[in-house]
Order: sequence, then structure tokens, then C-alpha cells
Amino acid sequence: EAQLPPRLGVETPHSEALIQLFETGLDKWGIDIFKVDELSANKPLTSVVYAIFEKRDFFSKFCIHPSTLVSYFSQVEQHYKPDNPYHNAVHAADVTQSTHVLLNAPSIGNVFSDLEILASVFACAIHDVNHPGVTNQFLINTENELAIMYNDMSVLENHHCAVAFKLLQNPGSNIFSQLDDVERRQLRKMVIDMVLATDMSKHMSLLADLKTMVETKKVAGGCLLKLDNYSEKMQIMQNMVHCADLSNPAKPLPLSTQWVTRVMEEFFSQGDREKALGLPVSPMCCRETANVEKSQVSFIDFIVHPLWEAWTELVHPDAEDILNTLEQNRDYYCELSAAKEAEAASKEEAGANKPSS
Ligand SMILES: COc1ccc(C2=NN(C3CCN(C(=O)CN4C(=O)CCC4=O)CC3)C(=O)[C@@H]3CC=CC[C@H]23)cc1OC
Ligand SMILES: [Mg+2]
Ligand SMILES: [Zn+2]
Repeated sequence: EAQLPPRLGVETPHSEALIQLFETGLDKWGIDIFKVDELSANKPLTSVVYAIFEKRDFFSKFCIHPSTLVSYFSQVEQHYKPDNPYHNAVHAADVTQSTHVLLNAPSIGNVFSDLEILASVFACAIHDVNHPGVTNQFLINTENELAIMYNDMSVLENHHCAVAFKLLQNPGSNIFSQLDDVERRQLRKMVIDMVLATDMSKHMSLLADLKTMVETKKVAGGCLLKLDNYSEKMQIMQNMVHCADLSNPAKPLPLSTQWVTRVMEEFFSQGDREKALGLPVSPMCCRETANVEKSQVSFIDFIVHPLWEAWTELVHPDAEDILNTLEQNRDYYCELSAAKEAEAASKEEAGANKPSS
């Protein structure tokens, strides 16, 4: 009998503090995931997944040995590039824990089976594994081997899935070995459908479907329990994971601002590489001209808020606080942008009035 791994599956001198943090924060929107990164000795993903599996009793429900879970997710964690300012294991842990909270919303609590919940949590944990820190467009424009491999179609998202399922085949790492063939095939299909839906090029169609569902749900008297077919259930699961992937601006401001700094650093590195290669610089990627606050306001106005507005309606009233935080944060970035503009204008003014020496 393989011996049990350390508590929460990670060796850390701060295990008591980490256990405390999960006791109080695992089910909460706004846990300090950067603190989890510190206390877990930079194993945020393995520790978050272990804590969620324990909380949801997945070890016994799916006959997963803790050491198998640790063996598999340690490899997954190692395949997230730590040098990526944004697309690293902390982001994966953040999206996984955020989805864990969304799944606890009373209005969708008992819509999903244990297998569907397992698939959603797993999909989040692996959804950006081995991310190279550049966008699909960059990989396509530079004819990267990944773009060749996947014929320019959801290149990153296909890669994340393939890497995750390949790692499952390593000895002592197949956490799904005790599922029967039907369950394993169903889980694999659900995970692929969810991860491929995190490609931002799918955002508009995903949102349109969600809005349609919200409209029909309103007609059907507000109950979600009528979700009988796979495609409706999968639409909700895809939008849930997509919401979690786009949840940074909807988190408490001290967390949100850290994510903005990280994502802009990653975008600026891509912009530097595009300049060096003589390629057109992608939106928000030019460190000289980008307006970080303005980009955040338009990211929220055009993409994040419409999605969270639809999600909030779907699970009404469970996500009201999240939508309020998003709107407060949007106003913060708007005011910051206006303040910076005013400061720049007054400097301009001062410069113009300065007597020439
Ligand atoms: C914390 O803050 C952010 C977090 C993630 C992203 C992501 N962004 N993206 C696309 C980049 C290109 N996009 C745009 O440029 C859209 N857009 C405009 O057209 C004007 C302003 C604006 O934002 C769409 C989103 C990704 O693809 C990343 C990977 C997956 C999910 C979101 C990530 C962006 C953030 O702050 C701008
Ligand atoms: Mg992604
Ligand atoms: Zn992501």
C-alpha cells in the first residue's frame, strides 16, 4: 500500500498555515491565491487540487489514491512555465479554485453529477498547461511547430489538452484508472470540450448561447433542473470555466491589480518579440504606447462584464457580489485612467508655460 503523501500533497514548512488558509478560504471568492503560492512552497496547483478533491470526497468517490493525485498534478504543475508572469501554475490554481466556488452556487449545486464536477475541476487545473506565454496569433504568425501541429485551430488549447492527457499515461499517474471505460470516455470528451472553449476566439458564440439559455430559462420559470441534454449542460460548464478564466477583474482589487501587472508583462514581452521579428505588434502588447488602465476598462466593458452579467442572471442571485466587485473595479480603473490623463495634461501645460532657458 503506497504510503500517504504529506497533508495537501505538498512538502512545505508552512503546512499548518496553508491548512488554515484552506479551512477559511477554499470555498470563498477572493482567497489570496498568491498567499497559497507562498505557503505551498510554489505548488499552488497541487495543493489547491488536493484540497478540493478532499473537500468533495473525490478520493473515495473515484477510488483515487492520494499519491497518484500528487504524482500526476506535480507533473502537471512542473509543465506550467514558472517564468510566465501570467500563464503559470498560480493562474491554473486560481481558475480551479474559482470554478470550485462557482460550482457551490445553490442554483447550480445539484445540476451536475460528480463526474461532471470532476471533469470541470480537472479541466480548470490543466486548461493552460505548458502555455508558452504568447497568443495563438503569435504562434500562427511565426509558423510555430504548435501551429503547424494543430493547423492554426485553437493551437494553445489543443496543446494544453494533449499535454494533460499524455501525462496521465505516465506510470503511477493515471488518476482515472479506477473509472470504467464509459465514464473515462465521457470525462475525456467533457474536458476537451471545456478546454477548447477557453480559446478567446470562441467567446462571442459562447456568450450568445449563454444569453439564449438565460432567456429560455426565464421563460421556463427560472429552474435549471430541466438541463437534460449534453449540449445544454456542456454550454453551462464551458461558460463556467470561461467565467473563471476571465475572473481576474471580478476579484477583490488587491488581487485584480496583481493579475493586471502580470498579464501586461506577458503581453509586453510578446510585443518585444513581435518588434524584434518585424511583426505587427498585437493589441495591448506595446510597452511604449499601451494604456494599461484604458485596456482594462475596455476589456471589462466589451468582454468581461457582458459575460459575468449573463452568468449572474443565469445563477441569480448567487453571483450578485461578484458582479458588484467587477463594476467597482471597473470604476477604479476608469478613475485611475482619468487621473493619469489629467496629470499628463497638467505636465504638458507646465512644460508649455516653462520659460525657455
Ligand atoms: C487581468 O487582465 C487580463 C487578464 C486576461 C486577459 C486575456 N486576454 N486575452 C485576449 C487578448 C486580446 N483581446 C483584446 O484585445 C480585447 N480587447 C480589445 O479589443 C480592446 C481592449 C481589449 O481587451 C481579447 C482578450 C486572452 O486571450 C487571454 C487568454 C485567455 C483568456 C483571457 C486572457 C486580458 C486581461 O486584461 C486585458
Ligand atoms: Mg488559455
Ligand atoms: Zn487561462
